[in-house]
Amino acid sequence: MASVLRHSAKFTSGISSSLAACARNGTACAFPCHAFRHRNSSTSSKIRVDLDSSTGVAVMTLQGPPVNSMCMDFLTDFAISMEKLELDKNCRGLILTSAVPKVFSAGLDIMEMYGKGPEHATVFWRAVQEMWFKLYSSNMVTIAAVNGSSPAGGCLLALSSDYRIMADNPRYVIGLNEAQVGIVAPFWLKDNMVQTLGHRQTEKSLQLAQLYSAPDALKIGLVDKLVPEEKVLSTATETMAKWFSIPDHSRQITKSMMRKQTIDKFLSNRETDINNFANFVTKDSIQKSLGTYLAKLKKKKA
Ligand SMILES: CCCCCCCCC/C=C/C(=O)SCCNC(=O)CCNC(=O)[C@H](O)C(C)(C)COP(=O)(O)OP(=O)(O)OC[C@H]1O[C@@H](n2cnc3c(N)ncnc32)[C@H](O)[C@@H]1OP(=O)(O)O
Repeated sequence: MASVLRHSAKFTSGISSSLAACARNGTACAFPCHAFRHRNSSTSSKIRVDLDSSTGVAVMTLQGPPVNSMCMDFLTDFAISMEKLELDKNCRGLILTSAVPKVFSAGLDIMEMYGKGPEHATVFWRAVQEMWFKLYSSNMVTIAAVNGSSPAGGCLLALSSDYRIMADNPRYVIGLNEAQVGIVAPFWLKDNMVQTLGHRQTEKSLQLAQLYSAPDALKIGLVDKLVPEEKVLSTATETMAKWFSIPDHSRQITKSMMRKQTIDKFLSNRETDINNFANFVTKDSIQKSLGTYLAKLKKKKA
């Protein structure tokens, strides 16, 4: 873990107190306050964070080509960035987006699950859990600006956010296709999806490992809005202003009330989930499935 921490984002936030009123606990801020714009940026190998402390909005840009897959470095950078933003009183909202063309995130880095022992699986799964937990339980308003395909763990990022805006491109897909990869979505991710889509739709989507085109994702409620690709980020910013019009304290308490049951269940079963994952993913049969899936991904190119 220590070696991973060395890659952590350097995030600085020297914000003048006069702007603090516009931020986390303030409701008086006329958004946006362009005249006093203060920006703080942090960049790590996989993630860039830009916080505009005059508006209270941070943009987290995933920048790990070729497909923003979630390797250990990505997960660690993500968790550290979330922690810093959560503690920053100038930050009220977070927009997640991608700098990689056509891909929001390809989900978990399959190489982190292939050919590795139980010890690695344990550390990796704890980091995956932590990423979901930090985003799902965030006090900030979280908006996913999905500007590319978003299978599996990529869909997890979107599902854990408060609102999802996707580029209106039928070639972009989103969904939980874990079963296709030969693995199984964990219970907390399934619960997260049930809350968004309902039980029946989730059951079909998970069993069939369905990836939905952007228009189909809108139809079933997997995303909230489709806009032309060049407007994804600006729409996310406009949407943020609407969410900011609600007092933070009442919105946060409401959010935590809505998510409490899922979070409590996760927290009481966290270690069991890690053990299950480590046992499951290191089985010969699962390794064989992952190997076949990886080979198919590579073959696509040949
Ligand atoms: C209790 C039990 C609990 C069990 C455990 C439960 C876990 C559940 C939670 C989540 C699980 C997951 O996320 S599992 C991950 C599932 N992810 C996926 O199935 C996505 C697979 N990828 C894709 O579909 C596509 O790559 C896509 C994202 C659309 C982009 O397509 P493109 O044509 O632009 O790019 P490609 O040519 O396909 O890919 C570029 C390169 O990236 C590689 N690549 C692509 N996706 C990758 C990935 N996820 N991990 C590693 N490498 C990947 C390809 O092999 C290529 O490598 P080179 O050929 O070497 O260049």
